[in-house]
Parts: sequence; structure tokens; C-alpha cells
Amino acid sequence: MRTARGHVVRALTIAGSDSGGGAGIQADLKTMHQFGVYGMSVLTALTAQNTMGVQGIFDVSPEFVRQQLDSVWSDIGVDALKTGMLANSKIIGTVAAFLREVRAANVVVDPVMVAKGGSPLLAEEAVQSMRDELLPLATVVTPNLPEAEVLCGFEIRSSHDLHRACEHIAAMGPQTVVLKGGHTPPRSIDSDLSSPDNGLAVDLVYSGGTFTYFASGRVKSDKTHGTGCTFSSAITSMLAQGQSVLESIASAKAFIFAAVAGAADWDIGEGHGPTDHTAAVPDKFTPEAGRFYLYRAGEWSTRSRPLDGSIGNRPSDK
Ligand SMILES: Nc1ncnc2c1ncn2[C@@H]1O[C@H](COP(=O)(O)OP(=O)(O)O)[C@@H](O)[C@H]1O
Ligand SMILES: Cc1ncc(COP(=O)(O)O)c(N)n1
Repeated sequence: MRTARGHVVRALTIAGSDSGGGAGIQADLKTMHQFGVYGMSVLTALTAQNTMGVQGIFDVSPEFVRQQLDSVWSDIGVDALKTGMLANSKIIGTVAAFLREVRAANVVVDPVMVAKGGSPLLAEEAVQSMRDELLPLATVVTPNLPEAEVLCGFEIRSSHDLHRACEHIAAMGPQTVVLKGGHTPPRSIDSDLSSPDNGLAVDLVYSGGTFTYFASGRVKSDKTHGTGCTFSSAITSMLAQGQSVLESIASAKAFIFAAVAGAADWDIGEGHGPTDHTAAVPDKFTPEAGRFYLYRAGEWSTRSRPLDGSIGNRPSDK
């Protein structure tokens, strides 16, 4: 795929390796390839990992992270990039300093903290660096529910809290916050739409003071290893192609739904298996800020804007 200026579209992931191939740079490169962009990777850590969990972690030195960034930038160039597992505050500092130096545009930050099986992928001491150094550089940040709680320092128990968390994270500097609702909330949430039993996976997007909602069916599957990596790489691939932030998020949402659905009956590993990165890339869709969108049967439909910032109506009852 080429940009309007005629060059091949280039996307970069700055993330950890998942030996099992379902998350990390493997998920990122597979997704970028599927979206037709040229994928590159700067490795921050190696994990010995499979669908059962993380068996070992080996952090790359900050100096070698920097060397990889220099190599990619000095020769090839980058149209959009994402960060995933960054392991520790020294690596975050190195990456953030570099992104400032090169004035990187189209930066997607997936603030990876813990693997689905519970293993920590980011040192606790690094959360403050994530807030102070990386988030101000982000075009889009994509926390899941537990990550949003850690970033905000308060628990998210209600739909009011979800909105408050978006505003709180936006105040840290990113242009757009996507609070992903795929994660089963650690405790019951009092809103229809973010509860795990309502059959929907709703992502809340906060940009320029406006909330936009992207929902899809919630696939009944435990093959969700790498959903966050895949989702943020899809956003990055679309941004690299020059699509708007909301168009990019809509495409990523439709793609991750297809990827989870496509792998529901896969037999890769004994634990939380990966998603299907060969899922079809959806048609481009241009959303309007402030609305509620539902992706169903390969089509987007919209509802009127939820009143008073509350997520009140149930779009599953069409
Ligand atoms: N079972 C599911 N069915 C459909 N979409 C899902 C499912 N699980 C996660 N998603 C979607 O996958 C994306 C990643 O979300 P999430 O799983 O919360 O991230 P993470 O991997 O960081 O925990 C979000 O768009 C979310 O709504
Ligand atoms: C190397 C690496 N990076 C990220 C994740 C998070 O995966 P998920 O997308 O499921 O949150 C992971 N398990 N391993």
C-alpha cells in the first residue's frame, strides 16, 4: 500500500516479543501485514510465553533499544508507530526521549502492564514514567480497564467512573483516549454496556472533549490472547495510511471482532489462544464524533448520542 505521496506505508512497533506468536511484536507485525502496510519492530524485551502464561522475561538494554530506533529512523522512516510492552522506566525514558527528538507523529501507546494470565510486563516503578513521559506524546492511548485504574489511581465501578477515567487520562496529555471494554471488569460495573453479561464489547473513545462509543458483540471465547496488541496495531496501520483517528479506531474495532470470532474454535495451545490475524480487513468507515456505533453482521449502525454523558440506552435491542 502506498501513501498519497507515493511511498510504501511504513508502521513500527516498539514492543516485547511473545514466543507463542499471539501477542507482542508477533501480533503487531501480523496485523500490520494484514492491513497492507510495511511493518518494522524495535524489541524492548523477550518473553518465553505461550497460551498458558509467561515463563520468563529478558529485558533488552535501553542502549540497544536506542540503537534499534536509530537504525529504523536513519534509513527507513516511519509513518505511524505503536508502543506495547516497555518493561521498565529506563526503556520508557529512552523511547520517549527519542520520540521527542524525531518529533514522531501518529503515536499509539498501548500501556501494557499485565499479561492476561497475570504476569507483570511493566515494573511498578515505571507507571509514573508512562504517565509523565510517554502519554504526553501519544496521539492515541488504549488502556484496558485495569490499566486505566492504575493510570488514574482510582477504581472504576460505574459508567460515571469510566467517563471520569477518560477525562483524567486525557489530562495527562494524549490527544485521544480509547478505554477498551473487552476486559472483563474486575468487579461488577453498574452500567448496562460495560457489564460482561450484556453481550457487547464497548470501547469508549474520548477526544477533543467528546465521547464516541464503539460497540460490537462480545464473542464467547477465551481465545483473546493479544487482543490489545492486535487492536492497537490495527489503529496504527490505519493512521499510517493517513486515515483519521476515529476511522482508524472503527477499523480496528471491526477487525478485532472478526479476529476474535475467527479464532473461537482454534486449537492453538491449551490455554488462552491467540486471535485470527488473517481475519478480513473491514471496509473503511467514517464515524461522527459524539455518537454510539454498533458493529453487527459486518455493518456499522448508529444510535443517537447518549444523554448527559451516561451510557443509558441498550443498543443491542435494535
Ligand atoms: N470476547 C470479545 N469479543 C469481542 N471483542 C472483544 C472481546 N474481548 C476483547 N474485545 C475487544 O478487543 C479489544 C482489546 O480489548 P481488551 O481485551 O480489553 O484489551 P487488552 O488485551 O489490552 O486487555 C477491544 O476493542 C475490545 O472491545
Ligand atoms: C510481549 C507481550 N506484549 C503484550 C502482551 C499483552 O497481551 P494482550 O494484548 O493480551 O493484553 C503480552 N501478553 N506479551
